[in-house]
Amino acid sequence: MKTYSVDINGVQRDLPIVEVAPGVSVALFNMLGDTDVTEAAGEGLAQRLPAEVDVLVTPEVKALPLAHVISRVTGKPYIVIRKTQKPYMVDPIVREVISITTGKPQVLVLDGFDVAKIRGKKVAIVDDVVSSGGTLKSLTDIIEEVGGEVAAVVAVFTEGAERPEVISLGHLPLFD
Ligand SMILES: O=P(O)(O)OC[C@H]1O[C@H](OP(=O)(O)OP(=O)(O)O)[C@H](O)[C@@H]1O
Ligand SMILES: Nc1ncnc2[nH]cnc12
Repeated sequence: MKTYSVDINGVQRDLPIVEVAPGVSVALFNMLGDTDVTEAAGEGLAQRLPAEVDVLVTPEVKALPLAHVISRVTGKPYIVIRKTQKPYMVDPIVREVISITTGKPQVLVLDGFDVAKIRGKKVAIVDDVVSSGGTLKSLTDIIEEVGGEVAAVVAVFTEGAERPEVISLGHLPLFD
């Protein structure tokens, strides 16, 4: 399998290049279960997080351990936006999302219990990769709908298009 070499805040990995849609392949970055990469990425992004940020918001699932590390290092709380609506949620806010890796509609769900933790707050969106921007757009819509302000977007990698507004540790190309 072809791979693409990356350096994540001093940790090297060879990412497998996998096809996610006809004619579109990505260097797949999956931190789940990779403690060294998660710690290195979280430390690096925590150092770059603007001081004004009150709270972190992250989508499940691959970015979740990253948000945990940034929270531990900075002391700022984090909220997880789920991809399944659960019966135990109260007045959930639901938005459709399509990411490059999934290719079909999913949902992003904010539990109503967490609304008060975002309203009136300066929010940093935490993700592992920002690619098409679909996930970022839906997260931003939810945060703004409940009265939060997106003050920063942090991600380990941007992918495809340049995104100067995203605080990242690196950039991934897309592959034919
Ligand atoms: O900029 P975009 O094109 O929206 O892609 C970025 C999103 O895609 C991935 O999530 P994925 O859909 O693979 O979900 P998962 O983390 O639950 O596996 C990644 O974790 C980002 O959240
Ligand atoms: N290269 C990538 N690896 C993992 N998740 C992604 N989401 C979008 N691009 C991705």
